[in-house]
Amino acid sequence: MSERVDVFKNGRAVSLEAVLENREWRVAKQEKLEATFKEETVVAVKLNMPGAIKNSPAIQQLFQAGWQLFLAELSTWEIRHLEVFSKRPTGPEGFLVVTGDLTAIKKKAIAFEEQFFMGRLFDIDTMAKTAPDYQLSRRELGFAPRTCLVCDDDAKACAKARRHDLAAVQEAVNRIYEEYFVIDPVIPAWNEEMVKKAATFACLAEAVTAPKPGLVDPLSTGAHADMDVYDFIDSSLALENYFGLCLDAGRHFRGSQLSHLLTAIRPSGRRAEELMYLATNGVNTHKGTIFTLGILIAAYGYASRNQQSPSLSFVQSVVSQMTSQLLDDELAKTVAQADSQGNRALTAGEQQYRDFQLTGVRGEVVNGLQPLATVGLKTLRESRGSRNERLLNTFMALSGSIVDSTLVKRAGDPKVTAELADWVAQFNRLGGANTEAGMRYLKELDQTFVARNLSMGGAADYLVLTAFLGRLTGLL
Ligand SMILES: CC(C)(COP(=O)(O)OP(=O)(O)OC[C@H]1O[C@@H](n2cnc3c(N)ncnc32)[C@H](O[C@H]2O[C@H](COP(=O)(O)OP(=O)(O)OP(=O)(O)O)[C@@H](O)[C@H]2O)[C@@H]1O)[C@@H](O)C(=O)NCCC(=O)NCCS
Ligand SMILES: Nc1ncnc2[nH]cnc12
Repeated sequence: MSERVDVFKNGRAVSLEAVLENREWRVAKQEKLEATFKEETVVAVKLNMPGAIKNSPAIQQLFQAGWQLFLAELSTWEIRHLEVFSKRPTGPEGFLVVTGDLTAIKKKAIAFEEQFFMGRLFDIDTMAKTAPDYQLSRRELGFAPRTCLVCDDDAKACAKARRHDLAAVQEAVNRIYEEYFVIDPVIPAWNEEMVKKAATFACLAEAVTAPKPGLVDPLSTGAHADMDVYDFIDSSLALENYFGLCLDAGRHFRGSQLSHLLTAIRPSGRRAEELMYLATNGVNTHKGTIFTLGILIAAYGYASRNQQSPSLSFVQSVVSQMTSQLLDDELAKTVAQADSQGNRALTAGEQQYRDFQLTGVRGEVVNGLQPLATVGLKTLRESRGSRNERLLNTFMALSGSIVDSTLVKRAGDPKVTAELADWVAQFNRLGGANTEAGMRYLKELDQTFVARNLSMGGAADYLVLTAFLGRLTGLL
């Protein structure tokens, strides 16, 4: 049984005076915004956190997840002004000024509080000095009163009667966090624009994360003489449209056999490979990414059709069903045919299947990209520090949990995977990317990788997939 999450861990208790002073600060801020933007709607977003601890790394994560989603919900309106204070001891807060009708925005805010998985922890106030319906209540807008986190009765009644002790209410918060981020992450149903942006962000975030041993980043081109970080920028931008096509294929798929969804996206995948080569002047930057991220996006599209927010395990099962025929029906047959007819050179993945029974990237998708949940998102969520440090820790954890066909190809021997496990263990012993020693070690490893012409293209791709889901769930 894994360790229970305590959202309040590493948080600092604040006094009642501090909370009251913060309320005055908030009111002053709101009034100033209302006075500056007289014709607009001011929106104030904060969390309902029971007890004296109002902020912590986990509380910031859950605020960020909701804040991003709420911003996307408002995308039909013009946002004139935005301020976020995620580190206030009294809890993260954000303010927006939106050009739009107060009632419509208020309804959107209430719908968000009702529908977003962690929406019950959010408290969104909307105000517009000049609007006639300034004081409209939830009930007048057709919504039920807010419910208690513990028993689902009217929250105000429970609070007034002090029906539950603090430990029970904090436990309810922990449970909501765990259900959203930990047990089986929930992925909101984002629109196409956001998904495309998240995918492109993920490709770029992987490319700029540094130092990654053997790989291309802004500090080094690693063991890749034929490309640099700008090729990755060009390549990432060239793929944006493809990501949208994969999502669309998933969202509109009506067949009963999910392997047909893979068939449906394959022509777009081949075209995306061509576009990648055009963008990079013939260099393979993202062939693996095109394959795995394309499949993941199509599976997510399918799982989130009808505006449902799927769990990660459901998306993974779709990935697995889409690709179930790739090993026995495709890889085994292709290798056997190529061997008997000798009419084409085998790819690295095919050779490794023939010589070492390694299933490479195909095996990863057939198994539903398992390390995403067990290693990628887990490490990203648990890691602290800058985004670069968190992504480096995630990258190293991922590299130690897969058999990377690029690494095996470059080493010419699958035993390199055991060597890599030792390097990852040493990195962890040094405290990972959050310590100077850990960062120094990554640079030393880069030199070893360059000297031996090693590269971890598969782990880089897993980092892209993790960053993509991290973006969709609010971890990045
Ligand atoms: C099914 C295909 C992926 C074809 O694959 P292939 O038989 O070549 O399969 P693999 O070798 O198994 O893997 C291909 C790429 O997948 C990445 N990868 C490797 N291991 C894993 C893993 N365990 N988990 C996830 N991903 C993995 C890796 O891609 C990255 O590395 C590439 C850079 O490598 P590098 O050595 O620098 O470059 P090369 O050009 O190969 O060699 P050099 O000249 O430099 O030495 C880069 O692509 C990264 O993304 C593996 O390389 C698939 O391509 C396919 O079927 N394509 C046909 C069209 C299609 O259907 N497209 C997809 C539709 S959805
Ligand atoms: N940063 C990177 N360097 C080299 N190969 C990669 N494949 C995916 N990302 C990569």
